[in-house]
Amino acid sequence: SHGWGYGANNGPDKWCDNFPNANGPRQSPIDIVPGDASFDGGLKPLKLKYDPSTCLEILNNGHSFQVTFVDDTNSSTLTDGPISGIYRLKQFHFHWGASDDKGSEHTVAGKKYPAELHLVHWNTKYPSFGEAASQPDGLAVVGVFLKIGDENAKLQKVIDAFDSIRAKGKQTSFANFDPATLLPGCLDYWTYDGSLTTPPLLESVTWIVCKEPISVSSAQMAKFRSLLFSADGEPECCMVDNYRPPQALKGRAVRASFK
Ligand SMILES: CN[C@@H]1CN(c2cccc(OC)c2)S(=O)(=O)c2sc(S(N)(=O)=O)cc21
Ligand SMILES: [Zn+2]
Repeated sequence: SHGWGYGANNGPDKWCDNFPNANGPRQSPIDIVPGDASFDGGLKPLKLKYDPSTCLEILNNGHSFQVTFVDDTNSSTLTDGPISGIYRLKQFHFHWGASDDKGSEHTVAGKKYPAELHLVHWNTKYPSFGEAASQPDGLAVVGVFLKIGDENAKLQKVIDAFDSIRAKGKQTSFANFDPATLLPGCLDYWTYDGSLTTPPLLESVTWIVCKEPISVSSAQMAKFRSLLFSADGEPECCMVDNYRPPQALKGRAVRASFK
């Protein structure tokens, strides 16, 4: 089937054929220009409370790999920051490149990072994730850049599961992982109104992009690139360059939580 992907025939430039949101007024990602962001003293510090026992499984969905969480209680939540109310953690996943010079979705004054982590949360004022995903204030995604440096021991726990989820559709149990261990020390952030960066490109995301990156070694990035877009029995296609390029700002304001 000719599902969406990141190839020449089904990639970001073709998504508008089946997903009209692609040309909408609040699409993500964007290029963040620090000089154009306005400091907002009213923005609160991010409050992330994660319970490792809500960690459920890790799976290859054919677009990325994601670690999913039990989200039937307020055990793992995002509050404060630019949002109001309580948002529950649903999953985290990454986007990365075929080489260390690209891979992030958001860019900073044109700078691409080798990868970007997304922690996806949904607004509990709605009855479910699916309901929330179709509302303008339904989702909040925390983005964290990865930069090449020392090996990241916390990330290694996730990488060690890759052999079990190499192909599309593979999943395995993944317990007691604390996603807070993947956050940078400083939680200064930029925030703007945006969308899912993958189809269905729903314009329901409050984006919260951390200024400080976390480290990943080049060897660890190579392990990301050993995952496959393809399922067992299909010609092997390495999972790389699973990022959407920056989209037009269309007059949106980007606010900074820091001076
Ligand atoms: C494949 N898309 C990911 C999985 N999801 C998904 C799957 C099905 C339907 C749907 O919308 C109703 C969303 S998701 O909402 O968890 C997200 S968030 C997100 S990102 N890069 O913007 O942070 C990518 C995906
Ligand atoms: Zn993402």
